[in-house]
Parts: sequence; C-alpha cells; structure tokens
Amino acid sequence: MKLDVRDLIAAPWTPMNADQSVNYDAISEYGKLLLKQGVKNVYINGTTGEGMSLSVEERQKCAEKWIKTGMDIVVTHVGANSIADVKALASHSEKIGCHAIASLPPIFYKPENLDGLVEYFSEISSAAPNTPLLYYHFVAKSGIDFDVIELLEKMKQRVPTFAGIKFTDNNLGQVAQAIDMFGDEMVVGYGKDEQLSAAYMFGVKHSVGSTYSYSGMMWNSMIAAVRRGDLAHANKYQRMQNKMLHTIFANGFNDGVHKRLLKYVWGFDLGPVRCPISEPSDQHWNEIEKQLDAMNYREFAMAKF
Ligand SMILES: CC(=O)N[C@@H]([C@@H](O)[C@H](O)[C@H](O)CO)[C@@H](O)CC(=O)C(=O)O
Repeated sequence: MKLDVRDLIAAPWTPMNADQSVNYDAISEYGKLLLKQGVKNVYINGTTGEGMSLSVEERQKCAEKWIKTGMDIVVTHVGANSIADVKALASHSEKIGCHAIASLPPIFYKPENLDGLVEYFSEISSAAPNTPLLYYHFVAKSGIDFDVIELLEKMKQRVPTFAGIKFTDNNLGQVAQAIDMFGDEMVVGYGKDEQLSAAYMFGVKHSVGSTYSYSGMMWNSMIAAVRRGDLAHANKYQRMQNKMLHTIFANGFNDGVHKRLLKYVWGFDLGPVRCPISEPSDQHWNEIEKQLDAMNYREFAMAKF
C-alpha cells in the first residue's frame, strides 16, 4: 500500500498540564506553530510523544485533535504491549482518517523470529485494512534487530497494508540499501536528526524528528540545500543542530529536557513529561539555557533561512 509523504514529519511532544494529564486544547495551537515553520506532517504518540506512557483513550483523543489541525499527513504510532490495544488504536486511526499508522515491534513479549513479527503486523493490518502501515525500526529501544532487508521483503509479501519503514537507527548503509531495493514501492523514512543531512544525501524522501517542532524552517532549508548540491550550507545547519543536541543531552538523552525547547525557542509551554521520564533539576536546566543563549540558538532556530 502506497503512502505519499515528503520532507519533514514532526514527532510532536504531547502537551501536558502540571498534573501530567494531557492538555488536549494545546494541540491546535501546536499545529499552527508547526505550519508556521513549514512543517506540514506529524507522527504522533511515538517516542517523543510519550505514546507508550499514554492510555489508549488518551492516544485516541490526541489523534482526534491532531486530525483537526490541518496537517497534510497525520501518522499515528499505535505500538503498545497488548495487541488488543494496538488493534483498538489502529482501527480508531482508520475510523478518524489518519493517513497512516506505524508500530514498534512488541517489546515485552518479543517475537521469537521474523515470521512471528510479520504475523504480528498482519494482525495490526487486519484492524485497519485501508490504512498504510509502517514498521517503526528502533533497535536501541525495542531490542528487535532482525535483518531489515529480509523484514521488508516478508512484510511486503504477507502484510497487505504494509507501506514502509521508519529508521530510527545509525545504519545509513542499510537505509541506502532499503531505498535501492524497495524505494519504488514503499516509503523509507529516517529518524535520527543527528545525521539527517546525510540521510537526505543518501536519497531519503522524508524524515521523522523531534527537533522539527522548534527548528522546522532550518531543516527545510537544509533539505533544499542538499537537493541543490550545496553540501557546505547543509552541513553548517547540521553541525549547529548537533551542537545544540550535544548541549542539551550532555548528561544523556532526556525528553524531560528536550520537551522544554519549544518554550525556549517559541515561548510555547508544553508542560511536564509524564513519569517515569524525569524532569531536569533547576540547576541543570539553567546551565543548558546559558549554553543555548551563548550559541544564539533561539535566533538560529527562528531565523527565516
Ligand atoms: C528516539 C527519538 O526520540 N527519535 C526521534 C529523533 O528526532 C530524536 O529525538 C533526535 O534525533 C534527537 O536525538 C525521532 O526519530 C522521532 C521518533 O521516532 C519518535 O518520536 O517516535
């Protein structure tokens, strides 16, 4: 099944109130802020969106709100530990008109082999028979590391709605091979912002990223630079983004820190993360802010390139 999507797909955080309940009313404003930056697609309830920390009902209500934001493409992540929850999320996504669904592999009771994973995805597909289904490849989190080329071949043969893969992984050689072998019949998306310019140089047509929520204009400019062969320009933006990411993640990857960047850059307060993700200490956050100020990051992220 084909999915026609290009360029940036933001993986938005889930806005929350001080008590960590979901702030659904903030989603329409969030959508406007993305569109203002030229970001026209979203991948919701994923890792960045804390989807695995939300209930089925919360994820369904978020999807209903995102569908109304006027995005070109809304992809909903439906991965969960219970296939009953996955299928409820998948069928709801189809019912409300989401353009595609994606799923992590099951990460608690893991499939014993690739055939087991393909069977699991056939189950998901049966719950949303008219909606393109993507495989969310994230070995660092899922621990599932089957051969990707064999996985794509078997999914294509046995899962009627299978539409492609989202790589959140550092193996760009495998991304290139997937594009060469399957790029004409399925989407091969990329999800590591730290190597995004290289992925587009390798021929990726779209990508999913958390940083697009606050620096979408810069990333759109980077993609345009790669496509016109201006690799120095693309590299300059990539290096600035990576300097920022290394700054905020100096103490390790943490969405408790990262979720604050939308307020830091655009003044849009998304609220706290939900436990078990931790919030940074005041001292830690103040130190990060000082370093972001020193590199003029806010001006960089808001610039019209
Ligand atoms: C694990 C993770 O958060 N991956 C992000 C990246 O955009 C990531 O935040 C970025 O590269 C910074 O490390 C994306 O791939 C988005 C994503 O896959 C998701 O939120 O589900």
